[in-house]
Amino acid sequence: MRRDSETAASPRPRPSLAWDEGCVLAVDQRALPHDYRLLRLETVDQLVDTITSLAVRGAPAIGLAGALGVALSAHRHTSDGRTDEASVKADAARLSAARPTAVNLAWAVRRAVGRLADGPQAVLAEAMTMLEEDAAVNRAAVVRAADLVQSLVPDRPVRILTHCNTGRLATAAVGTALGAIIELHGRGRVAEVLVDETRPLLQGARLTAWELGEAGVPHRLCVDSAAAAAMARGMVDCVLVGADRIAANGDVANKIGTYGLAVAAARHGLPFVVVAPESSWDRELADGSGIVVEERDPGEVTGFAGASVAPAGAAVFNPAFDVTPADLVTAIVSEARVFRPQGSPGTSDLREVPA
Ligand SMILES: CSC[C@H]1O[C@H](OP(=O)(O)O)[C@H](O)[C@@H]1O
Repeated sequence: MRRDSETAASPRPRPSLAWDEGCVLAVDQRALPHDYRLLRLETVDQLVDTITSLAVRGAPAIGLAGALGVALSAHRHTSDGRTDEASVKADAARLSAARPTAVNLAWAVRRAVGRLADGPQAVLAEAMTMLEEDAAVNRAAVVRAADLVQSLVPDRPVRILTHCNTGRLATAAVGTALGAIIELHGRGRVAEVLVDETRPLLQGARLTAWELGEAGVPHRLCVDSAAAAAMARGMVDCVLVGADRIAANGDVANKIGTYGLAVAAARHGLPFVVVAPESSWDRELADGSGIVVEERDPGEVTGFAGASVAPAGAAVFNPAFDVTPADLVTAIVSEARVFRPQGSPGTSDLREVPA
């Protein structure tokens, strides 16, 4: 695995993932914001590690990485025009199992494997189609979400609170909730973004603050536990977040801490809006009780960047996600629609956004 470094001081907007001469190129999100580093991934093992270590992260991005991983495997297991499909399917199973919560990973891997019979080039073509679709779909969702937020706060620029990272790094190129924030900024409709640092891996502090700085969007970083106080002080007009998996009734799995934001938003009568493509819905799940929540390494909580912050051997509870019940969600916005769960807050005065 080769790393090509650039300084974060001269980052150039680039897709978070690409295929290059039989390898997968990926921005190493662990190195940001201080080092803009491209990983050149040559094996499925490297790709699995990249997903499990969150070098590549974000529900849509890990799905695309999984699909490119299947293409990598199909090329590696093809010789003299014959593909060892059993070996590719074994690799696909490892890619799918790399992280359990985001629906995108298993779905994208399945879709890439579906083209295996037509050979490695067809698998790669399917993965590249998914990359293009992701950009187009999220672009439409971002515009629809910006329209909705503007209809919720029609008279002035909006003060938004967001959690984790849902920008172009987390997708093929456009982002979801953060894409909508950048779209609103382009319309002159953002007063300020409060960015939750998002413990324990600090996707907000490291990635969202970096993306908003690149885009010139006014923002302030806050510790996760300051979010409810900011709402209580009247500093927030709307909460905007992404999703990893959405059950058929609108229950939303997202980064740990999202549920607390929804409770606080409901307490303060603030819109709580989720932005996610239709592919983030899991319609086979009636509600969120069936969503598998990834538990991660205790070391992520007991230390950071090599510095220990807890007593040796301290027991840890480290779920990577939580599930927000639909009745706390004002709206879920995709490329196709604005979904308003039954009984959710603020829906009575939620003006329908033109299709
Ligand atoms: C558009 S990214 C969606 C989602 O994925 C993130 O999780 P992670 O950083 O663990 O991959 C976070 O929950 C985002 O909201």
